[in-house]
Amino acid sequence: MLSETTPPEETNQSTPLRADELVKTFRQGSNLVKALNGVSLSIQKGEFTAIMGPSGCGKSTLLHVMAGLTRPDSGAVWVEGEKLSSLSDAKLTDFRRRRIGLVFQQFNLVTALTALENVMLPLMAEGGRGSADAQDRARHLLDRLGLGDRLGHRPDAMSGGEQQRVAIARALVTDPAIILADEPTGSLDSGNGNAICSLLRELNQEEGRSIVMVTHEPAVAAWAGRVVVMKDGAVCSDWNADQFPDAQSLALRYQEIVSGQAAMGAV
Ligand SMILES: Nc1ncnc2c1ncn2[C@@H]1O[C@H](COP(=O)(O)OP(=O)(O)OP(=O)(O)O)[C@@H](O)[C@H]1O
Repeated sequence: MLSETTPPEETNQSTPLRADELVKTFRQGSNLVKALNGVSLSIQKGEFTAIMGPSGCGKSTLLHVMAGLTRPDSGAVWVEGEKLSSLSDAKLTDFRRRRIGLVFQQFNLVTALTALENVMLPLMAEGGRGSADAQDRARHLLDRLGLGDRLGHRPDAMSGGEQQRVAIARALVTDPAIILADEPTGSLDSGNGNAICSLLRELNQEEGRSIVMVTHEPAVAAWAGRVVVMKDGAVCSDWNADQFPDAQSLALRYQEIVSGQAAMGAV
């Protein structure tokens, strides 16, 4: 049993994220649905992790709890050694804005703002940074992600793939401890989806970004270095992606696990 105040031994500022024994139950009419049933997960610095599992297994709930968007019934999340449940709502919002980069399936850009303004947003809430500084940083990131010629475009004048790249730039602009992405390719065709996966892998391999990505597609998960499989609100497998020669073998193994044809936890 963990102490209320002391983080687990290996949870410190160099561990981007650690989740311990998360439980989350939702009420649906007269039924209680246990979306998370004791999930523990430790993300090391520079890891690109995919969380995979069938619809309703709790992937999004886990990502939202790890991001501090949803409070768990019990268990705890530490980001860089900071225990999210110890923070007030206001402090948690500020901490999330600075230290956690969020990417969503629907991009969640502000439609009235340009690409540049969307990326600058998280910095504008920060008293210490002048807007010229924020603009330089946002411009540099958009350039880096191949959108140097889209700075003044509003979201509705960009393709889905471009909008997701703007959302990734916005997630990176505060130089967060970790990027949490919920089905980042879910609204894209396969070409744009592959381009986003390739970009995430590049950010991981070239800049050492720590990334957790939820997906229900084995072909998307195969871009990550580590693949965690969930079933019925629990982690049932945790794989190093290198053990699979290709995405098809990963997909096959995944099907065996979720259809119950393999022993739980087996690799
Ligand atoms: N706000 C909510 N209120 C009630 N039930 C919820 C809520 N959010 C999630 N659930 C339930 O919790 C379970 C886990 O949902 P969750 O969205 O985390 O699964 P998922 O694996 O991300 O599914 P999908 O791949 O379909 O998005 C499901 O049974 C879902 O219906």
